[in-house]
Formats: sequence, structure tokens, C-alpha cells
Amino acid sequence: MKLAHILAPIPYAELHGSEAIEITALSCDSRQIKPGTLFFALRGTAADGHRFIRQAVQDGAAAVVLEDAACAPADCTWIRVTDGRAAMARMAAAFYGNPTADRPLIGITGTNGKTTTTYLIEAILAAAGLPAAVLGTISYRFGATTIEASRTTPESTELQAAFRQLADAGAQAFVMEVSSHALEQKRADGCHFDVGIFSNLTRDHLDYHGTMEEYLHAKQRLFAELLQPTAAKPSRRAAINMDDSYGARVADTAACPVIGYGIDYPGDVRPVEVAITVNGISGTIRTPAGEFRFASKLLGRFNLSNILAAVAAGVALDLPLTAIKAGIEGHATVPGRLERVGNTFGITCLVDYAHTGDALYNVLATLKEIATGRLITVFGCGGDRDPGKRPIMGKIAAEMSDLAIATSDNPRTEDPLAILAQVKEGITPLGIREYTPEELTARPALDEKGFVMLENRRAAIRLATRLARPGDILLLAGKGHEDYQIIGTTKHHFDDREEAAAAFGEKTA
Ligand SMILES: CC(=O)N[C@H]1[C@@H](OP(=O)(O)OP(=O)(O)OC[C@H]2O[C@@H](n3ccc(=O)[nH]c3=O)[C@H](O)[C@@H]2O)O[C@H](CO)[C@@H](O)[C@@H]1O[C@H](C)C(=O)N[C@@H](C)C(=O)N[C@H](CCC(=O)O)C(=O)O
Ligand SMILES: Nc1ncnc2c1ncn2[C@@H]1O[C@H](COP(=O)(O)OP(=O)(O)OP(=O)(O)O)[C@@H](O)[C@H]1O
Repeated sequence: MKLAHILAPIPYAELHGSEAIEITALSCDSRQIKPGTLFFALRGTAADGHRFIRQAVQDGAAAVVLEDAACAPADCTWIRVTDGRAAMARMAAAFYGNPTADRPLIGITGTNGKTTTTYLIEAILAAAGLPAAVLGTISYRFGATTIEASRTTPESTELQAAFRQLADAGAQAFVMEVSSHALEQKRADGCHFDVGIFSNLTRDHLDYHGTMEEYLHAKQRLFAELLQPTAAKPSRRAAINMDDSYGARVADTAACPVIGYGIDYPGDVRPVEVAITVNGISGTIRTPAGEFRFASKLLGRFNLSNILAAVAAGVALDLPLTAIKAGIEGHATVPGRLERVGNTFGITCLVDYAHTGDALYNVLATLKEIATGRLITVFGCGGDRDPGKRPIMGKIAAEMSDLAIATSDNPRTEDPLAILAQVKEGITPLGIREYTPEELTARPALDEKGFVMLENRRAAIRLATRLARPGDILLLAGKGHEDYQIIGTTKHHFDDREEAAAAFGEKTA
């Protein structure tokens, strides 16, 4: 493609050389240059890309985009811009044929619930006859095409290339998670959003953003800057969770009309009556386009919030309520997020990737709200990772469960028993009874609240399924959709879902 074509959408300050040269690839990394590449020299936190211009040109870069003309190469076409990252995002969109300009694009940002909400919206769009690609933490995928996710929201060149590939595979719409890092670094600036969703904001990523205000500010960019009406997309909408304490501040900055949603906030999209039980969520949702009844298999109050977000997005796109309802009711669970493992014993067995104290607390609090029987939790803490969280997770699991079984979760090069000893440090002060696996195997009817230490994860899952009774909830926490256990430096195949299914196969009563 001619450089002139890629340059057309951006206001640049200076061009030296020829616009007629052919560009065959884009990159901001001098280590990835092949002949014909347009190299973007970006200023980073660890390095300044301007230092690598000479190397990029030597390796065959056809042209360079830079901010500092003092670093311009003498023997190569260069373009000076005021903001390299913003320019790169727009030029990447042009290079890949602007895949989001003529297809609906829904972006969701927030600390929690992004992945789940993208899956719900995918189901709604499918029911409306718009097969959609989904881009986020798990993968970038459409039908049989799956691109491994390097990050939740990748660099703009990678993002636009993924859009192109997924559109060519047949995607008629896109649903994507938009991380705060991406918004700050303008990775999504070449995206033509139709709907932007704000789910919530809680303390996270402050190592990068510094303060909550800066973190909020990054999120606000999606609404204040990337949802401004354009000729291609004149009627953009924001869907904002007004239950969240930051919701109103995000709504205030939106450059387009806002649809407010909330469980408690009396907004445009809200439940008028709802039941949240161990079987799922059901009730009636009111929207500006009318009301509908629904029943979802998703569990817990936070998933009602995710459902409302997806409904608000459907309403923002003017989709029929029948499609919105069908999408929510037909939606399969998100891999590894409170994913059910079927069984014939009346036990609610759930696999969830909660592997931090906060996540474990949230999942257990949600499950306690809906539990009618006992709550049995299998959990562990990774080796070669923050040891500080081990006693914290032990305390949370033991305190909030009727029976907590501490086991291994990627011990890596550490001694699994030493990790368990640190987990136990958080449990011992609670004065909760410790059982041995043998004791529980011999007397499965033991009912007193307690905990067990059992290093072998397979044995821990087998013990838990054997002890669980009809009406109990069994949570297998930590791995979620991961299908491995890292012991030493070897990755062994291990999938909690497969293990639980096999264990139920052996259970007799
Ligand atoms: C913290 C962060 O987001 N950093 C991103 C940032 O890095 P940086 O500013 O430190 O870059 P740098 O290392 O200083 O280099 C500056 C420039 O010189 C280039 N360079 C560098 C060395 C060299 O030899 N040649 C060369 O050309 C680099 O490619 C870069 O363009 O710019 C780089 C290039 O665009 C990104 O690759 C890098 O993402 C890193 C890999 C990353 O891990 N980011 C994570 C934290 C992230 O984005 N996470 C979010 C959120 C996930 C969540 O919600 O949990 C995500 O969307 O995944
Ligand atoms: N709306 C919500 N509010 C609070 N917590 C939530 C919400 N939705 C999901 N969660 C919790 O966060 C976990 C992760 O959910 P999900 O993957 O949908 O979020 P995410 O924003 O994509 O996070 P990540 O990028 O870490 O995957 C869930 O297992 C659940 O415990």
C-alpha cells in the first residue's frame, strides 16, 4: 500500500521524502523490522524508540514516523507527528482498510466484568443476525479463527490486523474489551466505536496509573474522546453503570447520549423484579424500548450487572428486545468464570479462575448469598509469585467456606508443602478445625466447619466431590480456563473441569 494512503487520515507536521513508496508492514519495535516496514519511533517508559531508528533503517524500514526531527534518518522517508501513538493507531486502521468503520463495534471498559459482558453481547448480536468477533483477555476470535491474545487490548497495529483477519473470516460486528492501559496509550484511537460501556472502577493497576484519578481519567477517554459523533458513525451511545460510584463522572464526560443502567439506580435499563438463586438469575428488565422477562444460568449479583450492561448495549444498537432476551438466555458461560461442571448428584460444581485474595473473596461472597447447602472450596497459591497473598487467601477460604481444601496451584520451583504451610499461617489463628484427608474419607458425614491440607490437586478435587452432598456448592478456584499445572519448570496438562467430571464419574452417592 502507498504511504500516501496510510497518511491520509492524520494531520502530520512534516514529511521528508516520497509519499509514493510502498509500505508492506507496520511496527513500533525495531526488533521486528522486515524490508518495507513503516517504523514508528515511540517514546516509552523504559526506552525511547527514536534511539532505534538507525537500526530499523539498516534492517530495511521503508519509512519512519517520529516526533523528534533531530533523530530523523538522512537516507529514508520520514514523517514528523506530534503524537506518535495516536498517529500509529489511525495509520494502522487505514493500512488494514478501517475494518471497524462499516461494522458495529462495541467496546467495554471497567475493572471487572469485561470478559463476561463481551460474551453476553456476542450472544445478543448472534440472535440479531450479526455474527460478531470477540477480542479480549482470553483470545481474539471469530468462528474457527482464533488469534492468541497477547494482551487484553493489544498495540494498535496488532489490534487493527486482528480486526482485518476476523472481518475477512466473516465477522459482521466486533465486541472488545478496552483496557485502561490501551486507552492511556491510544491503542484504540483508530477504532470506530458505536457503543462504549463502563462497568465499574475499583482499585487496580495503580502501579501503572499512579492514582485512582489517573485511572479514571484513562477510562474516561473512551467516552469523552472516542465516542464523539463522526460522519461514518453519527449516532454513537454510551452505556454506563450508574450503580458504580464513578458512573456519574464518566457519564458527565461522554461526548454522546448516555444510557444509564443499574440494579439499584433507577436508570434507563433496570430490573423491575429479580430472583438470584443457585440456579441462576431471572426476572423482568425494563428498557426505554419496553420490558421483557428473562432467565439466565449465570450466577450472582455481579452477573446481573453484566446482563444489564449487555442489554443496554443492545438497546443502544436499537436491536429488537426478542434478540436481546434470546442472547441473554442462550448465552453459554464464560470459560473458567463460575463455569458449571455438570453432574447427577444435585451438586453445584463451579470452576473459577479467582487466584487472588480479592477475587476469592468476591466469588465466595457471591456464592454465600445464594447457597442453600454447604460451601466447599478447593484452592491454592502459585509458587514463585507473591508469597504475601498465601495466608490472606487461606484466611478468606477457610473463613467463608464450610470446608476449605488447600492444595497446589502451579507450585513451579517452590516446595508445594512449604507453600501450604504459609497458607495455613492465615488459617490457624481462626481456630477452625483441621481434618486429615483420611479422617474425612473414613467419616464423610463430619459436619463441623473445617479445613484440609492436601498437596495433590487431583486428590483434593476427588476428596471434594466425594464429600459434597446434594444442594452443596463446590468451588474449584484458581485455574479457571487454564489447562495446566506447572510443577518445577514443567507444564503438565491439568484441567479442573476434566478432573471434576472424572471425579463425579467415580462418585457413588
Ligand atoms: C506498561 C505498558 O503497557 N507498557 C507498554 C509500553 O511499553 P513502554 O512504554 O515501556 O515501551 P518501552 O520498552 O519503553 O519502549 C518504547 C518503544 O521502543 C521500542 N523498542 C524498544 C526496544 C528496542 O530494542 N527497540 C524498540 O523499537 C518499543 O517497541 C516501544 O515502542 O509500550 C509498548 C509498545 O507499545 C508495549 O508493548 C508495552 O506493553 C507491555 C508489554 C505490557 O505488558 N503491557 C501490559 C501491562 C498491558 O498493556 N496490560 C493491559 C491491561 C491488562 C489488564 O486489565 O489486566 C492490556 O491491555 O493487556
Ligand atoms: N460486574 C462485575 N462486578 C464485579 N466483579 C465482577 C463483575 N463481573 C465479574 N466479576 C468478577 O470478576 C471476575 C472476572 O470477570 P471477567 O473476566 O468478566 O472480568 P474482566 O474485567 O474481563 O477481568 P480480567 O481482565 O481480569 O479477565 C469474575 O470471575 C468475577 O469474580
